[in-house]
Amino acid sequence: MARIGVLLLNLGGPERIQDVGPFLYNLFADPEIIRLPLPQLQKPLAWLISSLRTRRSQEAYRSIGGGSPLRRITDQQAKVLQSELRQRRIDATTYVAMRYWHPFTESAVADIKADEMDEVVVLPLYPQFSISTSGSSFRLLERLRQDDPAFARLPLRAVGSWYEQPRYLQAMTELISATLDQANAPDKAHVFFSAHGVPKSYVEEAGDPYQEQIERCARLIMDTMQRDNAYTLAYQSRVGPVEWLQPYTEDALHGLGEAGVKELVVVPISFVGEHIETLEEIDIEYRHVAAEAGIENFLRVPALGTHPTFIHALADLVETSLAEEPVDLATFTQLPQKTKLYPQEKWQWGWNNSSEVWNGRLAMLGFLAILLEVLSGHGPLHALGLL
Ligand SMILES: C=CC1=C(C)c2cc3[nH]c(cc4nc(cc5[nH]c(cc1n2)c(C)c5CCC(=O)O)C(CCC(=O)O)=C4C)c(C)c3C=C
Ligand SMILES: [Fe+2]
Ligand SMILES: [Fe+2]
Repeated sequence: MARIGVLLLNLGGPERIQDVGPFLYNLFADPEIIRLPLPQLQKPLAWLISSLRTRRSQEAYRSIGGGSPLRRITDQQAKVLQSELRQRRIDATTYVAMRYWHPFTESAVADIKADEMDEVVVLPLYPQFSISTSGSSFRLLERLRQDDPAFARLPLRAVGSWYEQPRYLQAMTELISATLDQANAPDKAHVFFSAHGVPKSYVEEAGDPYQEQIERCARLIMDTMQRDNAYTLAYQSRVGPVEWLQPYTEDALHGLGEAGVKELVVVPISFVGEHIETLEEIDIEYRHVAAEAGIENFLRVPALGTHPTFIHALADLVETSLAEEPVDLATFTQLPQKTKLYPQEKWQWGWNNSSEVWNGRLAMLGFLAILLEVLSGHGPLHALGLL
């Protein structure tokens, strides 16, 4: 019987307060998270943004006990999934591969090789595909296969997205229904899907299917649940000054408050485990916003964790994948034709993509020059007495 390594992809989270800075640096150094015109600027900018954000992020992690529970929860999911697969007579071993913190993807791949697995099934723990989540991990795996012939030789199967999987939808409806039943008026409570946001340009310029998948996912869950409650979908966790997918969660909460909604059942829809964005952002920040908006009862649906129906869904996904042919990871990471590539290859005269990119590059260089001058205390602006 073939020995199957099931590689579970997730984002990772800082386990201790002192991990927050290096974790944020790893995240912002990823070009799938911050898409820059000049790749050389990625690391300096990652350093700058992570340094500026660390204190604020640390406060948020302190408020949930000093670190992210994501590793512990993902390890539990891996363990329970492994025993479910073995009960189904599949000789599977599960491995956790985090993108920005321990256990890193590189070390999970090293373990798969050391354990002499015959085949690999890659299963992202994100139901919907985004270039910033599953896409980033697939790209990393693609690079690791390019650099390592032994890993490249292993037949590999991968699940791109699985938000339509019937048992996943069933698990979501079980949890939502149980929470709705705790409401004072279960038939009238408003179901509020809060999805993790991404910058709008990911969808409109880079062709990220994420928004479409999230919208379909929310609709499918409501259809599966067969209850008549009204629902809203909004996007949380915006970072930085650019426009992200709308409506923003805080605006939608205010809108519902104004419309007279009194009971809300909040559903985290992009995550399958509790983490900072459920425990801090939804449970603390958005609960407060909702109260200000006049919403009297704010109930939150727990993340799936090791819910048995959900673990069955994951096992079904592995089984279905094993029945298919091995894949080339590039199938998942190729971006559509309309993608604006960064950096643009060819210079064209006039006001066009190319000039936009060069304007961006020059602005970025100017910004870095000023930053260096502020930090060092020397430079042309000081000489002119302007700084
Ligand atoms: C700046 C851009 C970011 C994009 C784009 C983004 C997309 C995205 N993220 C998740 C899931 C998670 N994000 C987590 C942490 C996290 N994400 C960002 C930024 C972006 N995410 C930051 C700065 C952080 C750190 C926390 C903070 O400072 O706010 C995590 C880990 C949470 C934990 O418990 O540690 C997850 C999981 C999804 C699903 C997604 C796009 C679809
Ligand atoms: Fe995130
Ligand atoms: Fe966040």
